[in-house]
Amino acid sequence: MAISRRTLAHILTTHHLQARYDGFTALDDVTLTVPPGHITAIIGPNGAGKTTLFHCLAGTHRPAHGQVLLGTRDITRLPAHARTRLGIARTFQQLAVFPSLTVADNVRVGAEQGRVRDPAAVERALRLLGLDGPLRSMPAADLPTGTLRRVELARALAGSPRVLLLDEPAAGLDTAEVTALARVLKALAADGTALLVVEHDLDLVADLADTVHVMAAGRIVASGPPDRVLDVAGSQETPV
Ligand SMILES: Nc1ncnc2c1ncn2[C@@H]1O[C@H](COP(=O)(O)OP(=O)(O)OP(=O)(O)O)[C@@H](O)[C@H]1O
Repeated sequence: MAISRRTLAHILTTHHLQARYDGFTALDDVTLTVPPGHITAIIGPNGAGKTTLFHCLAGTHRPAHGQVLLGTRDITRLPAHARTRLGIARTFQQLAVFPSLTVADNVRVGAEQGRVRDPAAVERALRLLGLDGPLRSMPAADLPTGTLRRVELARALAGSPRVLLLDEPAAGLDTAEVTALARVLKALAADGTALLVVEHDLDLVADLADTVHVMAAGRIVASGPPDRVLDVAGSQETPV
């Protein structure tokens, strides 16, 4: 398959990343590629370093060693807001919506912080996540978790990101919401977005991911397509 120059410019990679909290090494020698048009999943037990990896990719934790590249550009030392402008958007394990703002205003914040300021992107994101009806005018404070996860995702999408980092997007969702989420994420990948998903729901990972990386104690210990890697993870009884 020929890879276009545009595609190359949007590949997010890490090279030999190491991250520490005081003296403790939370990430060690993590090298990984997040290509456009693919869904890449990270699984692993609590404390494996998944969220720390996200922090290093999003610019909220500075690695002690190694590099983060977007295409050929070294973004290791760029702050989070500058990475957002380059098209790297994230959602959080702990929901981070503004409770007093309406759904639509939360999503508009994402458009203002994002790569391009496209007013149509707000409406597109609201529509894609099923938030364009009466929900759009409701304050976020009163909404259930499943709806708030959609608001967060819509807010990330409103900035037209090239790379989407999703930290446990299915946490707190019911079965129907997980099915709807999977459909949206596959559509985004089909449109060329690069997705990196940390997820504990292994059925969802098996359904979604093109590539799975298993982390343990700060390292990537297995990588490959889900049918191969999830079998290995299961046979080791990895508590994910
Ligand atoms: N701010 C911090 N200060 C000190 N240690 C931290 C800090 N954040 C994380 N750690 C430690 O770093 C290691 C990796 O944590 P991290 O949150 O990245 O793991 P995780 O795989 O995301 O876990 P979980 O699935 O529970 O979210 C853990 O041992 C954790 O205790």
